[in-house]
Amino acid sequence: MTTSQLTEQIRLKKSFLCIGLDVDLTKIPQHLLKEEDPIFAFNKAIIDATQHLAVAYKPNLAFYEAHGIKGFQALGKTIDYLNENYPEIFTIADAKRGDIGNTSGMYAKAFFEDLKFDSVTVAPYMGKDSVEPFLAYENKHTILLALTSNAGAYDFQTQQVEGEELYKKVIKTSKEWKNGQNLMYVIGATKTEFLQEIRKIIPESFLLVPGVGAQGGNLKEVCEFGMNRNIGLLINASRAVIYASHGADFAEAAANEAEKLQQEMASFL
Ligand SMILES: O=c1ccn([C@@H]2O[C@H](COP(=O)(O)O)[C@@H](O)[C@H]2O)c(=O)[nH]1
Repeated sequence: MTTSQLTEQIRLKKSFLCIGLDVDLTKIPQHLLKEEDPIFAFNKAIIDATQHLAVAYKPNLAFYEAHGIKGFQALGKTIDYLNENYPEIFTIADAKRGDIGNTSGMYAKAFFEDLKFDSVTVAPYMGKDSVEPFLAYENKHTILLALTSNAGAYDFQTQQVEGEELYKKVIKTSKEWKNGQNLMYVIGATKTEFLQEIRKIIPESFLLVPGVGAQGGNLKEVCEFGMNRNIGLLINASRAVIYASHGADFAEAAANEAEKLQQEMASFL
């Protein structure tokens, strides 16, 4: 999917909501545990109930890898279900990968060719040759961790390196890499005070902004300081949406939470 197709969807749905599919078997309604594939059954119900309110879904790989082969099968079924039934929806593999070039090439092949995700999150720490294999894919997007939502972001990302914060160096350096137009950046919703500075460096790039809901990030401030002329934002909420209810009404409750976020987003468009 191209970024202009993504912006088109955002304008159509009046939403830049990304729903995180972080499935925890201890939190899903207990009746689903009787299903042959409880993770996929949960995801399918959440997707069907919320697809008109969201433009993206983001399964975090940890929640699937934790279940070995069964988890990986559930992930495969989830991405196939999205691609077959809702091809207009942008998909993000939140995998935070990155390794020496030939290994990154295999990660890129796995997420873009085999699983057919539109994008994957990648850590910048190993530098240019670890990221370029992802960037080589046309109309696929590499979402680089820049300034993350967690408290540990201050341990390294905001530290000064040669006169500027490390996260700024990551953004400035990476945008010059070959196929840098395929980059998006992760900026935590808990770090809105940095957004104006970030927009000066990358006015046009899409930002994936996790941290709204359970982590207390501020949606209004993200919109005020992070939005650009093409919207340029995907705001993620995982637990706040998918675990709105632990009962039989879980999908309906998720849709209600998603609608609240969508309505707030619509007010900024
Ligand atoms: O900086 C980051 C990068 C990734 N995440 C991931 O996003 C979701 C957030 O889940 P919530 O339940 O909405 O808090 C989760 O998959 C994280 O691993 C992040 O939170 N911050």
